[in-house]
Amino acid sequence: MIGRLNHVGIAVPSIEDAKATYRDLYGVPADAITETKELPAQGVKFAFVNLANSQIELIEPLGADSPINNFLEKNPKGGQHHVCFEVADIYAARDDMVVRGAKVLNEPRIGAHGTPIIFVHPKDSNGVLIELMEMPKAAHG
Ligand SMILES: CC[C@@H](C(=O)O)C(=O)SCCNC(=O)CCNC(=O)[C@H](O)C(C)(C)COP(=O)(O)OP(=O)(O)OC[C@H]1O[C@@H](n2cnc3c(N)ncnc32)[C@H](O)[C@@H]1OP(=O)(O)O
Ligand SMILES: [Co+2]
Repeated sequence: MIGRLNHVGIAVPSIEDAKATYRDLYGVPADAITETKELPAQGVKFAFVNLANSQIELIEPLGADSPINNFLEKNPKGGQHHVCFEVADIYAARDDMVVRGAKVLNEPRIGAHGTPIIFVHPKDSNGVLIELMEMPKAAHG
């Protein structure tokens, strides 16, 4: 079973502009917004807006093969891109998804939190792209 909501991914044409929205429109303190980093293996730049109970993950394309290029072509001002749930074991979660007939889009690979992630196709989840993220073992006690 999936665990806690970890983050909501928002694809944007400019992370720096999106940071300003959360800071200036929604009053998020500047020190709750992380610096922007690049993750070439995932084809994105990212930054987090840290909230009391979760995170907003801002993602911007990095490179011509970015998996979010098509999404931004269809949604040029940006939009809600994915929802990420925590799991205890990414390989067990991947196998569960396959057994249950879902389309897993990638082999586990390291994501922005430094732990392995997979994505499940939106057609299997009511039109929502789902990210599953393994939590560090210590987080489970
Ligand atoms: C920061 C790193 C990391 C983390 O640690 O958190 C990340 O979050 S990285 C986030 C970006 N990475 C990914 O999204 C990887 C997985 N995604 C994919 O493999 C592809 O994006 C995709 C989901 C397979 C879509 O591929 P694409 O080439 O864009 O295909 P189409 O444009 O043809 O779309 C097919 C179909 O799916 C619908 N779609 C596409 N993206 C989404 C979405 N984000 N949410 C909901 N639906 C989506 C699209 O509209 C098409 O629908 P139909 O037209 O009805 O066929
Ligand atoms: Co994500």
